[in-house]
Order: sequence, then C-alpha cells, then structure tokens
Amino acid sequence: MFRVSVILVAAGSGTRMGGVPKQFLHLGSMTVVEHSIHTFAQIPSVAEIIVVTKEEEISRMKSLLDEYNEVIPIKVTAGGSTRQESVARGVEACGQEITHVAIHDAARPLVRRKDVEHVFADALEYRAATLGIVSKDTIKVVHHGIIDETPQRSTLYLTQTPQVFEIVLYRRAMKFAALHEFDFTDDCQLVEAIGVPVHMTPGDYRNMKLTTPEDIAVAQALLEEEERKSSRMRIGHGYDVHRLVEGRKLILGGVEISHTVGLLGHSDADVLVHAVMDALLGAAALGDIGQHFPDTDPAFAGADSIKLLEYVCALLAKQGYHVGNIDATIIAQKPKLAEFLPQMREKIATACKVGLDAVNIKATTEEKLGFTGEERGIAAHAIVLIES
Ligand SMILES: Nc1ccn([C@@H]2O[C@H](COP(=O)(O)OP(=O)(O)OP(=O)(O)O)[C@@H](O)[C@H]2O)c(=O)n1
Ligand SMILES: C[C@](O)(CO)[C@H](O)COP(=O)(O)O
Repeated sequence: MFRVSVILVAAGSGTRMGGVPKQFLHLGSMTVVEHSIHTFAQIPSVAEIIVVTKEEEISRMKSLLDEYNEVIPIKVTAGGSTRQESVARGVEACGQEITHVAIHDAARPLVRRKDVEHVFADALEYRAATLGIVSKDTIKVVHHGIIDETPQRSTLYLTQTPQVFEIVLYRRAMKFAALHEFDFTDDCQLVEAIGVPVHMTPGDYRNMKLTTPEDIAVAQALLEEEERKSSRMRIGHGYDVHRLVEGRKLILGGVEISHTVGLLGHSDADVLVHAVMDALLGAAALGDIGQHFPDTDPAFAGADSIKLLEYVCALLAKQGYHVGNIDATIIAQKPKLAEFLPQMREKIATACKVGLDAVNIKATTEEKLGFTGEERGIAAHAIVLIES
C-alpha cells in the first residue's frame, strides 16, 4: 500500500521577498499555496495534505482552503522558527495509515503532476527520493572571496521539492537530527545523515522556488505559457428548421414576436436557439439537442429554449469549456426581424454568460425562393467557437 501525506511548508517569513508571506500572493487565478493543493489533490495516492503555516495565519489559511476539503482532507498546523522545525510539526500531524511523507515548499507553486508522480514512484522503489535538476552553470566553492574548488558540473544537481520518504525512515532521521542539533536546509540531508541513500529524480526547471521579487514575473510568464499550451479551441455548426403554422407563438432568440403565424414544435420551437445549442454541443462533441431533449419526452413540451441553452452551457462548463463567440443567421421571409435582433442577442449572451460582443445575430430572406421564401418555415444557422 502507498498512502502519502503531503506536507506543504508555508510558515516562512519571505524575508528575501521583502517580508511578504509568499503563500498568499496571487499567481494567475489563485494564490501560491492553492497551486500546489490543486496539483497534489489530483494524485490518487495522496491521502491528506498538511499545510504548515505561521500560528497567526492559521485561521486565514483555513478559510482560504476550506472548499478543498471536499476534494482532499486538509489539515492546517503551526510551523516553527526554521524550515526543519516546520517540517517536523507537519510530520507530527500525519495520519496513522500513512506510508510515506512528501515534503513540498509552498513556495514552489509550478510543480507538475507528472514530476510528482515520477518522484513518488522512485520513493516507493528506493525508500527516499527527491526532485532535482542538473546545474546549468559551473558552480564554484568560494572561501573569503577566492575560489577553493570547482566540482565537476555533471555531478551537481539543484535540489527541488517534493522530497519523499518512507515515514518510518523520516521519523528515524528526524530523531537523529534532533539528537545532534542539526539544522539542515533540505529534508534529504536528514536522511543522508543516517546513511540511507536518497534517489535523485530528474525534475523540471519550471519547478522554481519563489524566493526574491523577480521570481514572481518569471513564474507568471511560465504559468501563462503553460495555460496557453493547454488551452483548447473548438468550433461547431448548428442548423435547424421549423414549420410556420397558425395558432402558435413566434419565438426567436427568446423574444416573442407578434406575427400572424408561429413556429410548430415540441418545445417553444425557437429555431435560432436550437441552432445555437446544436452548434455548442457539436463543438464539444456532445451530440445534438435531439439526444439531450428528445421530442418524445413530455418534460420538454412547450419548453423555454433559452432555459435549455443555459443547461447546454452548464454541460460545456462541466467539460471545462466556455463560449468564445457565436455567429448566427435566421432565414425568414417575414416578419422583418431587424428591430428584434438586439434583444435576441442580449437573451442569448445572458444565457451563455458572455458579453454582448461575443454574440452576433443576423437575419436574411431567401428572396421568396424555397420553403423560407414561400413563408412555409423559418431556418437558422449558427457557428460557434468554444474555449477551455
Ligand atoms: N520556518 C520556516 C521557514 C520556511 N518555511 C517554508 O519553507 C519553504 C522554503 O523556504 P523559503 O523559500 O526560504 O521561504 P522563507 O523562509 O519564507 O523565505 P526567506 O528565507 O526569504 O525568509 C517555504 O515554502 C517556506 O514557507 C517554513 O515552513 N517554515
Ligand atoms: C528544500 C529546498 O527547496 C531545496 O532546494 C531549499 O533548500 C529550501 O531552502 P530555503 O532557504 O528554505 O528556501
């Protein structure tokens, strides 16, 4: 069994950042500490996350992270005056059934899931493992301003986190360090001190530690690049036709239009909204409105199509998509629709939770040709772009 407790150390003072508590800084759409929570919470072997923070920041941290408890158990505990002490407090808070601890700097918000999974696998195999990267620069050992030694660069790694250990092993190393009053800058050193080999897992240069103010701009740029790479754009097309008959309302784009005839259908027969929904479903590869709202289902008899559009947008949101833009055309000989187009645009934009500039509605006739020209029906086409 492999059950990991992630100890997220966030009790530092941020001295080199100018005294700013780095864990609460905003990076992209969330705070620094939340980035790591998001990444670790996706990994099935993570049983809990223990956030170690300053005593006086416990309640702020708890309220910030409260909602994540629905996804993963989160404990918040007080840190110490050194990093090593903070880690020790986190280890004390670990649950009974835990087999491994993964110690991670909250100040490393850009760690990637695949690297975490890699170091977890190595810790399972070797008992102790850390992420690290080969030094790009030649490193010198300097004493009193004079180079003493130049270690061979290929052997030099910059250590990152998470650093992952069997919990029994790490507890033993903690006792040894306490006995000898060691104060180390990383967690591997405790295990190295008891003579147990620690495996080096190749990491990624992007897993940087936010330490000084210029690191924020670099992290921001890396995050934006990551988001750009993972963003998806898809297009979809929708087409619908309804017959015009006497005794029915004419509803287009959620707007009721006074006319001698109206559109026939199981729902309110809003042909424009139907074309838009089909385009959205098509873009997300979610089928068509016939599958989602069958015309044999009494639940949809007389349904308000704008409400159905809201439902379709919610379905897309579940898949991580939002509407980029919509362009639609109504094909009708009569009535004249120009004056109603702004209202239709507004209704559709509201249902899709987008700005007005994301929706364009046009109307055209077919010069009295065909079924629309002969006023036997109204058709609509829609093209949409969705984004994630
Ligand atoms: N007593 C401490 C010191 C550090 N840390 C944590 O250890 C990580 C790495 O430390 P560092 O980047 O040095 O953070 P600070 O100690 O805040 O920075 P500084 O040294 O500039 O004060 C950070 O996530 C920090 O919050 C901690 O939990 N408890
Ligand atoms: C653990 C660490 O991130 C490995 O590089 C680093 O040693 C932490 O050092 P800090 O001085 O607490 O930032």
